[in-house]
Amino acid sequence: MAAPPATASAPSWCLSASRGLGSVVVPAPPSGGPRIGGRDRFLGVRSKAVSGVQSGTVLDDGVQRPWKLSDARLVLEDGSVWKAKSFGASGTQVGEVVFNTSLTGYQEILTDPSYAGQFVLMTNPHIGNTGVNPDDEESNKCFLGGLIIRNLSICTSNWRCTETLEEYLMKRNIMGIYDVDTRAITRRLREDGSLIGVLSTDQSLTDKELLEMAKNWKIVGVDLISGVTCDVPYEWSDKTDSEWEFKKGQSTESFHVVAYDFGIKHNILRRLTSYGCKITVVPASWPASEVLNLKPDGVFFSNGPGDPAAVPYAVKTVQEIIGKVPVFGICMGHQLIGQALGGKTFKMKFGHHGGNHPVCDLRSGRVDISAQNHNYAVDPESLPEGVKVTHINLNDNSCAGLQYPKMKLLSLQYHPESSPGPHDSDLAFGEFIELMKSNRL
Ligand SMILES: NC(=O)CC[C@H](N)C(=O)O
Repeated sequence: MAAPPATASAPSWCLSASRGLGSVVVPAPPSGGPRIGGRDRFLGVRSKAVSGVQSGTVLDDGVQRPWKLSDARLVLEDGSVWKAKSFGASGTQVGEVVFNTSLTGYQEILTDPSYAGQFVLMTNPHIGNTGVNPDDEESNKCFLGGLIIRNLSICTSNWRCTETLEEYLMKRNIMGIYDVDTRAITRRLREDGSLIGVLSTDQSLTDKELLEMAKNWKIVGVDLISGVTCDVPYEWSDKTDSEWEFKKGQSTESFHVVAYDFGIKHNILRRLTSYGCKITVVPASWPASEVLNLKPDGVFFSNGPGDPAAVPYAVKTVQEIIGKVPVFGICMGHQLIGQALGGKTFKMKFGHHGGNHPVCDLRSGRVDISAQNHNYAVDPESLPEGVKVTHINLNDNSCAGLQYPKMKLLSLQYHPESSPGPHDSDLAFGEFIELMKSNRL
């Protein structure tokens, strides 16, 4: 990552001026459902800020309005219809709506493959103000279904910014909606549990048709890992850039780790490398026997999207590996380890998504603020004797980490690599290193 230029070249200030408010004829907005979000006094401010850049909306009656009218709908499976404005791609897309409480880090969230099949609703109302840049990608693609936000920033101001959020989503064919009451939707998800929704800019589809699509779509029991994993093995050797490194001291020993890619984030690979690992990343279906033939110091099971009970092949792989070499699992990796040990996973009411989840390490009493993103959890009651619950999420006491010394195994339900999120839990990578070290003795 480059340092900020000494003479600040003009930041990409107001790059987003041309976003989606162009001179298109907008069909009459659909009727029905809660009328949420279209607070024109805010739009007035927006149109003022971009005045002179675009010519506004020409209505059928010939009246020019320099702001955009509702042109998108979010229809939830509970029958509620939310009018919104579109940015990014247009079309119709089905997904599970989850809310994320991170204040920012939207680019890392957009490129976290664990969000495949989901719409991410950001509870922070102001999104897009830092644009996007080439360094903050957590994978090579956006796998999520779409982005739901309250306000799309009218300006983009950051020295690293190369593109606006809207341009970025447009290029990646990802739908976004704004000017929707994200608080009301979040409360609904918290009260009634996670919901399937349909995002659409297609005015020819009725609310009823969209509702049918939402009701007929399933995410539980679906293997989403196979759609996000890499095709062939590859080596990874990039550390966290020295400018951003917060762990002091060089690792003196080197460890060969094979990392299963169930939807791995780049920052996991960077953190492991910073701790002295050389990594071979393998696809989700890579045979355990071939991994063990490489005689790695340790095996890592990554995060990944969807239902951990829908990927028995991955559970079998984990079963064939645990007990033979030290292992570490994160999120989906943790859930697969739980199942491989004979435990059960279950779907939570609305899951944990955000960079502000307190977890307690029950071994030390230490509390970390962690980055989390999961809808499923391991039922600790279902685990065999000897498996220790090391961490709990302090919001609901759910299982957030496991240890099984007999099998040299560690796992966390959350994301110690954060990105985005606080660095409190980075020490977990050090614990994996110690586990591999002790296995060498
Ligand atoms: N981040 C992840 O690995 C997500 C795990 C799993 N897909 C869940 O939603 O629980």
